[in-house]
Amino acid sequence: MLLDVGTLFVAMFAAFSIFGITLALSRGSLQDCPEIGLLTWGAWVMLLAMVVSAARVAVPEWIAIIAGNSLLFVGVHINSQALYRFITGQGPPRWQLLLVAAGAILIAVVHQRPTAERTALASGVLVLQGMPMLWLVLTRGWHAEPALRTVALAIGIGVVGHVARIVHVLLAPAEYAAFWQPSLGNGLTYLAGAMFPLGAGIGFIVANLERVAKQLREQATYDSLTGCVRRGSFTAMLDKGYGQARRERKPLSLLLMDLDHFKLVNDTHGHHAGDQVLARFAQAVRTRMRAADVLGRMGGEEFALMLPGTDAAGALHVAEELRQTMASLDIPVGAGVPIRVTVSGGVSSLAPGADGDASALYRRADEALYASKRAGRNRMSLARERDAAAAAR
Ligand SMILES: Nc1nc2c(ncn2[C@@H]2O[C@H](COP(=O)(O)OP(=O)(O)OP(=O)(O)O)[C@@H](O)[C@H]2O)c(=O)[nH]1
Repeated sequence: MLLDVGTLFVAMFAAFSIFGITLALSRGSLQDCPEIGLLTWGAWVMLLAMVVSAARVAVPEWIAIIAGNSLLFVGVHINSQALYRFITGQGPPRWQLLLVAAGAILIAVVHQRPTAERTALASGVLVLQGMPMLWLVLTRGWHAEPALRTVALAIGIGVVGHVARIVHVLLAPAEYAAFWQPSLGNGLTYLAGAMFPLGAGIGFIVANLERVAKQLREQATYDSLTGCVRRGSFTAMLDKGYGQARRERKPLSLLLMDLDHFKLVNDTHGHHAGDQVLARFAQAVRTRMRAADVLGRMGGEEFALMLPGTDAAGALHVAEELRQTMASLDIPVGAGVPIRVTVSGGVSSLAPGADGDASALYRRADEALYASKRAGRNRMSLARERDAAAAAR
């Protein structure tokens, strides 16, 4: 069976046109994805390459040959730019641009040679362009965004198609005597070309959307200043942790912490210094945390630390260590003398087999925190006598 080159060329043109129009329509709303902008340009240049190549019926053939192939190399290079920027944050190595220039010059040099030779040369350049892209996705993109795998698949099909075309050109040059001639190699490469927007194009767009969705999830979950879990997510995690601890009859503790006289830090050293203190505090707490512990920022300068598997005595011990760490921590703020900020806290615990719910646990920790504040700050208190008794035991 021979695939009809003319029909596949029209299919490829139609696929790139619809793809390019879709990308152009969504340009305005996808401004957070600059690589999709590059992909759009890549699609338009590829389309132009097809138009120029097909224009050989109307314009001198040498123009169609040189301009069509050169534009094709440039289009692939723009797609490569998009892929490299998305995966590595930087453009492709400089030699890839030299490859585009060398390919265009070579095509110009051989434009009067038989079509078979030009076909092999063009496919060779495209293989050299496609291989690094394929390698990049396989080595660095595969586990990043799963949709990049269809990008690898589409590029892989393209590379295999062009390699097959080169081999076939060498074996049967008579089948490549004219641009539109049906042949195994031409059929395979135009089929791969028609599938390119489907596999590589859509795969790349979905990978961009996957990344944006992940960033939005992270923004919704984590506080950007301190890296702590936001209040809403923390409350949900506490509910979950509490339910699990009750079911498994394991202890769980909650430590609420509030920086002392924090307003004074802002008023004396400025809001930026206050921000630095908050970030430094969160960092200090994190160095003391276990893997299962969760640190949340409940608002302003109030933080909550959930300690699964830790009883009241253990939690009070952690709290006291954190208090001491803060009391002796010099925090550089601007060019001035480093400052020290103390912290007060309240601990409440779920003893194995005890009743109640997560909001009661929170309320008791909050009461203990305000007991610490009332007692003069820079101290940690256990909630209610019942917890204190448990800790003593
Ligand atoms: N720099 C900075 N300040 C914040 C942020 N969120 C809240 N604040 C400030 O934190 C201060 C909290 O002040 P207060 O609630 O009076 O508490 P405090 O001064 O620490 O006093 P005590 O808690 O009683 O020791 C306010 O001035 C808020 O504007 C933030 O993200 N960055």
